[in-house]
Amino acid sequence: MAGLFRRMYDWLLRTFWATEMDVTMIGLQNAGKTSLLRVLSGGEFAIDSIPTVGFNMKRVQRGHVTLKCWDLGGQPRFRPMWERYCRNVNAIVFIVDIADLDLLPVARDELHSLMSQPTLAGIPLLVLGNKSDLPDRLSVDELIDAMDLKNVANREVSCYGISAKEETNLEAVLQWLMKFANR
Ligand SMILES: Nc1nc2c(ncn2[C@@H]2O[C@H](COP(=O)(O)OP(=O)(O)OP(=O)(O)O)[C@@H](O)[C@H]2O)c(=O)[nH]1
Ligand SMILES: [Mg+2]
Repeated sequence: MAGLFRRMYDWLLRTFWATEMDVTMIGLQNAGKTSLLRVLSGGEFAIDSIPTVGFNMKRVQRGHVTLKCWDLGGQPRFRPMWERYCRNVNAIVFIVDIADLDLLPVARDELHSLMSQPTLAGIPLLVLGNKSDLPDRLSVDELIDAMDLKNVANREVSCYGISAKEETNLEAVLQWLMKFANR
């Protein structure tokens, strides 16, 4: 009976209080953006994920909120288009491979260069350290230092460790994003 009321309540929310929000997912190639979006939208994790050419968009439905997620290619040739896809979104998600220590300085510089764009001032930023299932990866505190997040100004910033592969901490990601649905 409780389940039936829950479904009716969700249906009423979706019908009369539907909210759509835009989220852009960026980060260097191989960080796991497409893998994360695939599992968030109910798909299976794939070990042989193909690099994204340009962008990919998927909707993730949570109760009355639809998250319209833009997943951008992370190879150098696609990075110049990140700024355009981040304008006017509700939140930016920057994904980092926390087991690839060599690429961290590049990820940090790309993030800071993007965050200094006047067009993106004030947009909330969620930095995700992905691949927490792998050995020899950074902790969240080490990632905050490596990405110099204390120097990202004028916006709300959070940082979580996740694993798209093991679906670790994904609920916290959605809860954080949904706080910005109506802003
Ligand atoms: N171990 C592990 N591997 C992961 C995880 N997430 C993604 N991968 C692997 O990392 C590789 C790259 O994943 P993608 O999702 O294609 O990366 P991407 O950030 O979309 O890459 P681009 O589209 O080129 O920017 C694939 O081989 C994935 O299987 C994870 O949480 N753990
Ligand atoms: Mg991709």
